[in-house]
Amino acid sequence: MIQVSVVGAKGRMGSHVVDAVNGAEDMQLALALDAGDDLTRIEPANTDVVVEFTVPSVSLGNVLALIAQGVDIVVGTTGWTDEKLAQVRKAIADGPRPDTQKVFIAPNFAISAVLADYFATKAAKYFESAEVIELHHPNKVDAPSGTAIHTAHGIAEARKAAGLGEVPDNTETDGGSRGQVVDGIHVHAVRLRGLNAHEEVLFGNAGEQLTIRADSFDRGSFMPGVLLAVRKLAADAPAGLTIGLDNFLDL
Ligand SMILES: NC(=O)c1ccc[n+]([C@@H]2O[C@H](COP(=O)([O-])OP(=O)(O)OC[C@H]3O[C@@H](n4cnc5c(N)ncnc54)[C@H](O)[C@@H]3O)[C@@H](O)[C@H]2O)c1
Ligand SMILES: O=C(O)C1=N[C@H](C(=O)O)CCC1
Repeated sequence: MIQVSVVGAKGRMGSHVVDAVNGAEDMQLALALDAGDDLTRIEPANTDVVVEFTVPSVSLGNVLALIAQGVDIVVGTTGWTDEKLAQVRKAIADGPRPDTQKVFIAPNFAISAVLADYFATKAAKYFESAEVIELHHPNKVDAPSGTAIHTAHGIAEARKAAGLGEVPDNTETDGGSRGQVVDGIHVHAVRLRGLNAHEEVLFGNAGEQLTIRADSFDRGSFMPGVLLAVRKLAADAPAGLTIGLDNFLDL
């Protein structure tokens, strides 16, 4: 049995993770903690893998505290920058299990979103123009979504590797309508009651367009990916920091 603790257990995602762990035959829920709870209660004696879904402003602190506790960690919270990721790598190196501890961070656990992201990186070098539109429920605290930032970075990397220049854009007046520019890619965020989590990647050439779209209609769509990550960490995932569920799929 894999002993799993959940941090952010009362949240929209955390409560789904608690239910998913309780429904998994090979897992047992150890601790379900939320804001104000003492994370040092989580330790290797009671927990193999912790799942962390909180808010971007606290997630780094939680992850550093959990690394110090010596447990393996699956993180779904967004808001990760290169600087924050460097702090995680350093904490693992300086922590209690530098050669064996595993930390896994994924901006999106839905298979549709992971594949959309992957297909976008494959398509990127063939198109002159690329833009990302993400659409989410209005309770989301961050914009643009972690997934859209990840997608934009992937497109930008693929464009650079193929020797493509900047996307064409002759805009002279912009009050913000052109979105946030992430690595040279314009990213637009829609917040609308009724939505859950959605992303469209638009690619354009003269006379043609490719649209790649992923829709998560329900938070249950993230759970197979979360459970896959827990199982991989409890088994053969590499030590250190791994980013993205694509690492655990046969792509
Ligand atoms: N990776 C994915 O597939 C995926 C999917 C959906 C959402 N998310 C991300 O997950 C995060 C959580 O989303 P949500 O909709 O569940 O948010 P939410 O606001 O519903 O839940 C956050 C929970 O964290 C708790 N919390 C706050 N501070 C805490 C602390 N210091 N210690 C422990 N718990 C604390 C809150 O009390 C709350 O219960 C967001 O960053 C969101 O973007 C990721
Ligand atoms: O509902 C959210 O919040 C989501 N956050 C992630 C993101 O920012 O990419 C994944 C999709 C849902």
